[in-house]
Amino acid sequence: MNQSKEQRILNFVLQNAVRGDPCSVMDTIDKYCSQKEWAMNVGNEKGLILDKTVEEVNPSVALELGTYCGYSAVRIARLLKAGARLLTVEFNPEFAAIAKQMIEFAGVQDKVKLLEGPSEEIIPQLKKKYEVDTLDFVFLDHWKDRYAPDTILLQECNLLRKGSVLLADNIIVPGAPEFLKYIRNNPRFQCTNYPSHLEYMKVEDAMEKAVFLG
Ligand SMILES: Cc1ncnc2c1ncn2[C@@H]1O[C@H](/C=C/CNC(=O)c2cc(-c3ccc(F)cc3)cc(O)c2O)[C@@H](O)[C@H]1O
Ligand SMILES: [Mg+2]
Repeated sequence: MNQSKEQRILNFVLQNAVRGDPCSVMDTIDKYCSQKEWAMNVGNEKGLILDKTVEEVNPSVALELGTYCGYSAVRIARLLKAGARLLTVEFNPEFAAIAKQMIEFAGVQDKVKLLEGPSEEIIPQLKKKYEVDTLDFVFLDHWKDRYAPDTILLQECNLLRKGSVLLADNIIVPGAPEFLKYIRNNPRFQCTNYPSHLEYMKVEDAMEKAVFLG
């Protein structure tokens, strides 16, 4: 059975990146996906916006929706202070298995907990099963039509506090129109748009930051 693209990305990292070095893992994935096979990692340009937001928030508890191969999980986890943790949600078992290996190879496994399952099932379990009080930072990068319902679900589950920061990828392409409409018209969120480009392409894209006002 021939390999998946995601398996080829992981193999390229295992053979070319430096074990225990998150930046080397990120650079190696970016190299493969810009030169050999495009893949939907947030990439280095939007990745820098993600970095700046994570550094600004300096979260103790962060949530990522849509792990995929683990690129942004490694990217976020490398910036977390001692004792801080990233919970990342992925419902495709093949991607979850690849991401787990990616995270371990990068050496950030002690900061990352990969939760396998659909976000709509995992989010309501965060408080009791995963001992979360509130979330300091949420990175949305899963199916685009899930951004709005999951943002509502996070509020219903009392997981946001005054100052919690959401950062959403792909505001232009593939786009998340329902989310944008919801979040920009909601007085409980302060929104900021960050124009950028689609990973590995000259196509315009953007990220949206939304601060929960409580
Ligand atoms: C409810 C639920 N629960 C748990 N895991 C969930 C979940 N919904 C999805 N997932 C998981 O998350 C990832 C999915 C990411 C979706 N991302 C994109 O579709 C995406 C697409 C592009 C793109 C741009 C231009 C093109 F021409 C083609 C594609 C760029 C991107 O950056 C994207 O993020 C994937 O690993 C999926 O299994
Ligand atoms: Mg994306």
